[in-house]
Amino acid sequence: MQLAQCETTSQFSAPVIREDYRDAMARLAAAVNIITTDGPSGRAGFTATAVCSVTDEPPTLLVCLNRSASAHPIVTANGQLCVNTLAGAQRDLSNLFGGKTPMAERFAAAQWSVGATGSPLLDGATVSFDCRISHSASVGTHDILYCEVLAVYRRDSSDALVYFGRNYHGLPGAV
Ligand SMILES: NC(=O)C1=CN([C@@H]2O[C@H](COP(=O)(O)OP(=O)(O)OC[C@H]3O[C@@H](n4cnc5c(N)ncnc54)[C@H](O)[C@@H]3O)[C@@H](O)[C@H]2O)C=CC1
Ligand SMILES: Cc1cc2nc3c(=O)[nH]c(=O)nc-3n(C[C@H](O)[C@H](O)[C@H](O)COP(=O)(O)O)c2cc1C
Repeated sequence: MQLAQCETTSQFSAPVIREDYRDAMARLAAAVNIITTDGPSGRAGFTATAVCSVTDEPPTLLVCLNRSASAHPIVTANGQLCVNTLAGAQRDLSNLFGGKTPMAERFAAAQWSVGATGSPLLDGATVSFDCRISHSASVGTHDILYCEVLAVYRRDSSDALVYFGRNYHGLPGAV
């Protein structure tokens, strides 16, 4: 029973194994983002749901990036990135940037412009946050990248893409 598992977990009588943690995390609805970078170390991009607002003064968000991802050395060496939040019609891009596809093929599938930092801005994203990485911390397999937001680009009329229960869902309507 799922309820019984919850009670056991709350009593700390058994460690939470990776599979149970992932199953639980799959119950959190999340925005889907394509994180891009460009600079002296090259261009790269990957899909991320682990993105969160930290503070509005200075405007700062965080991105959790697996150190084994091919984008990791490029993002961290460039020291800048853009968080492009996907619209409902962009779910194919999420799979492309979340798989093992070569970088050139990922970027060829969409239209881009250039943001303040030089990072690629995704055409049609609901919002793009152009950032410089102010500092980072390592936890387990991931680096937490704290990113100061230098510029924002909003498209208020677009709908949203939500990842929930290991599936994509469209969230309609302008805000
Ligand atoms: N934070 C991350 O690094 C995330 C990585 N992914 C990657 O995409 C694949 C497909 O994901 P799902 O279809 O959601 O199935 P899944 O069962 O592998 O993951 C379920 C949930 O667990 C969390 N998660 C998965 N892998 C994680 C990781 N290495 N570190 C921290 N949290 C993690 C995420 O919230 C994810 O939505 C995953 O296996 C993983 O490789 C997906 C979501 C978040
Ligand atoms: C829906 C979804 C969400 C993801 N979220 C994250 C994330 O928040 N952080 C992360 O490091 N990887 C995340 N990933 C996995 C990366 O996108 C993936 O590791 C990367 O694109 C693969 O990189 P590589 O094949 O170039 O090494 C996610 C994948 C998907 C499909």
